Amino acid sequence: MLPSPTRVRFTKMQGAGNDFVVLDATREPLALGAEEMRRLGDRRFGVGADQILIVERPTTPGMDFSYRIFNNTGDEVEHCGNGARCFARYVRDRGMIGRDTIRVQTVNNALELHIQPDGRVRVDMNAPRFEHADLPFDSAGLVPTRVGDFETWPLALADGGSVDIAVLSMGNPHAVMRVADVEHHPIAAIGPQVERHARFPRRVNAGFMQVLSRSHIRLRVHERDAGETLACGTGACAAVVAGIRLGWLGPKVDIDMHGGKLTVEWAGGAQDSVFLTGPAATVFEGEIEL
Ligand SMILES: N[C@@H](CCC[C@H](N)C(=O)O)C(=O)O
Repeated sequence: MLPSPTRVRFTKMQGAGNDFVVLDATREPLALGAEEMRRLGDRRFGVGADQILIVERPTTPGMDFSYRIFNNTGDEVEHCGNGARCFARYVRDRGMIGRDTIRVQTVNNALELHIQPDGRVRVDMNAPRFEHADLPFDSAGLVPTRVGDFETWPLALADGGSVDIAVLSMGNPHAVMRVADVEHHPIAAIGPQVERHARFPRRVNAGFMQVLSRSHIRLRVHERDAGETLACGTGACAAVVAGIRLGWLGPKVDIDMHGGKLTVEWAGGAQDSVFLTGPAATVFEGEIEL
């Protein structure tokens, strides 16, 4: 006998065009495998999303919820800034919590999210991490260039080219590059080479930033697994943190991405949290047989 298909209720959401399938596992557990995640994320055979978010009951005291994040390949990941904002709107708009400030645990973080009167969500993304082991990034034998109070690393690419990257973790790994004109930069060619570079054994999200002023950048991100997305929240945080440490940016920066605008604030200390503010909205709801 064939196993009976699983029917799953879902909500499709987006934050600055980075899109998500959100599933509620607070009432009963959801045991979905990687194949089912891929199906949900598939834009032709499923719902279509960059990431799948599963909302669960918390397991840590003081937390309101727990949530897990999967790329549309089915791989579980550590952090998702746009997803965190959608998560906040999801639980608040459904009356799953009666407050505008929400605490949620992820696989390696505890986040505080605040729904503002204008509907946007401000997320305390925690402090960035700079230890190469946190990404991980293997810099053995590379000679860094000191810029500001940070450094960039020369990364030789498979196609014979090379890029200068700043590396940091926002809970998930990021490599950030400064480019002169982000619209015309060959991101489809360079992004995958950086993502899959042997020096990043768990791969990396590759951000391409054009600095317009000390408080304004344009950013495109080739995300690990998902490819280039319309916006990446952790990528926006990583670009601003790198830009501040490299001396190019001030403490509050507006970020233009293809799917919308985000704002990132960071006071610059090693223990200081990064704050991400931006939109989050429901697109539609439905049920799918997996
Ligand atoms: N879109 C996200 C990041 C999702 C995870 C990323 N692709 C990874 O693999 O680390 C965001 O808004 O931060």
